[in-house]
Amino acid sequence: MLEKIKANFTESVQTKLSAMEVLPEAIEKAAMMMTECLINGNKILSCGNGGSAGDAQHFSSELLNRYERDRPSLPAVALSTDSSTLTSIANDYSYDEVFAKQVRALGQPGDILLAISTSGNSRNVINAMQAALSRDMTIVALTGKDGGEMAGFFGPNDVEIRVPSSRTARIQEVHLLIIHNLCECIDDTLFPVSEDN
Ligand SMILES: O=C(CO)[C@@H](O)[C@H](O)[C@H](O)[C@H](O)COP(=O)(O)O
Ligand SMILES: [Zn+2]
Repeated sequence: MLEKIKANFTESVQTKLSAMEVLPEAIEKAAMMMTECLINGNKILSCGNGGSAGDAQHFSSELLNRYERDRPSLPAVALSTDSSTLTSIANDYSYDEVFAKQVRALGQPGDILLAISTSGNSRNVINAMQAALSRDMTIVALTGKDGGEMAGFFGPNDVEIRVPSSRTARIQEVHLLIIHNLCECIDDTLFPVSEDN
């Protein structure tokens, strides 16, 4: 068991090092998009399933409350949190619609959808992306593996950040690092620390 645990640490570190080679430009572009969205008075919706639902909520809480330093609240909504809405949409329509219906209700032109799926194949996330496009929103997607069905979906204004790994757990570990990078870049641009501090 100890060997397995150590191998998982090694694999996680190596996945992060591989990601560092290929992802910084896409992360920077996504951070700039998000910063501009927030400056314009727009908001960021986020969604995903399982661990990625947790990541969507992790991101929105760091915008709504704080990341590392005190600053004004920023507008973000995780679409995986309202159990009454989620269960009623799944019950009355389909689980595939749980995020898309919320995007159609809440999304405004200029808003961003943060779509998170390690496989790129979650139907409800893909449907949320379609709904976002119908609302003139842009998309930042965190994916992995071969990008799945989501890979064929992006327009020139969207950003896919695809982690170079085929293991869901390792991909999720890098997704969290990406989310923290996005938060830090947004904060540094919107609320730069004065040199006097
Ligand atoms: O957290 C994990 C595995 O680490 C699982 O809960 C995982 O998120 C779920 O199986 C998801 O349904 C996978 O969805 P996706 O990443 O392929 O979109
Ligand atoms: Zn965090």
